[in-house]
Amino acid sequence: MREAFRLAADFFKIKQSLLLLWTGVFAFLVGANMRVDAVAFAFTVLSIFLTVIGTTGFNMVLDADIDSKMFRTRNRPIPSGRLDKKRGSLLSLAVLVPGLLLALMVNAWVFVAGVLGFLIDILLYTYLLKRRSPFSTVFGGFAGGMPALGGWAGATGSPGIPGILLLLLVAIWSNVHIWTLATYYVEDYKRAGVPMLPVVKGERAGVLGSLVALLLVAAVTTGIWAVGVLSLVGLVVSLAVLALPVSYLVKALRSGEYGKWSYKAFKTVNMFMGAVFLLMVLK
Ligand code: HEM
Ligand SMILES: CC(C)=CCC/C(C)=C/CC/C(C)=C/COP(=O)(O)OP(=O)(O)O
Repeated sequence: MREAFRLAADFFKIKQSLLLLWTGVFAFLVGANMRVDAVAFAFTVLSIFLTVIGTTGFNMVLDADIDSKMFRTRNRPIPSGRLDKKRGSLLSLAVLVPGLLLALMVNAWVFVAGVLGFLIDILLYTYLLKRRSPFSTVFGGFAGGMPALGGWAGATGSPGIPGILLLLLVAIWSNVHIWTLATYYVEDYKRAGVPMLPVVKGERAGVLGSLVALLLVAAVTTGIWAVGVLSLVGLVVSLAVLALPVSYLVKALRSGEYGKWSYKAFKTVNMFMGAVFLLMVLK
């Protein structure tokens, strides 16, 4: 039984999926302005969880060949032989379809967010761009923003300006998230032939790209404060948290130790994502 759970946690990338869910949960709570319709909340949260893990499962099936070439990913369920592609696809379908049906029961926008999340992640990012473009994550990031849009729409009935800003926040943040990680794992990505930014343009470009994206994240965070979704205290704390990865990336540029400081930035950038949504709810 434990092995089955371990297998599912690995196959569904549980740490990533839980932070994606976190953005959806808190986007709903902020949109509901704490007047939460329990059924809509439950259905929206369950829908986001199921569509996110279902989408992740299909990404795992499609990426099995490159996952077997990277040290970071070669022990994953399919490349390690713990799960075959057919069962992986069926398992992913078995959670994705109920997730989308649940979304439809909340409202059409939650359903649209789920479908767009799946299509952008699987078709645009995984199938079309990841193996071809150093800017794949600029587009793939919008898949990552769909849980936040879906959560907001689950509570309010439509995307709205704040919902779009939350989508943008996560979409832009995704580039820092992956470019810092890909700078750290640049040799691994080279081995698998995945043209991430630092592979194609060098580690320094990976750090510079991450810095530019971080500054855009700060700008969108300020926009979220301007539309009244984040308090001034929340904005100040969010920007203070962002200052940490910025300082790490500046250290990377000064020292030339791109991998070491990029990994530190990666870890703190993940913390920022969790913190900023929590701060919105605390408003
Ligand atoms: C284009 C979009 C994205 C790409 C390409 C991407 C890629 C990755 C990769 C390669 C890892 C390392 C996985 C491993 O080696 O186990 C990772 C981990 C993770 N991702 Fe993403 N991700 C994206 C979007 C997101 C989004 C939107 C979120 C949450 C809102 C997120 C949350 C996480 C978390 C929490 C982890 C685990 C971090 C850790 O191990 O400390 N990711 N992601
Ligand atoms: C609402 C909904 C369905 C949203 C979908 C959200 C979602 C699953 C976003 C993940 C973002 C993404 C493209 C990850 C792929 O990473 P990767 O394959 O490059 O990472 P890896 O190298 O670790 O496999």
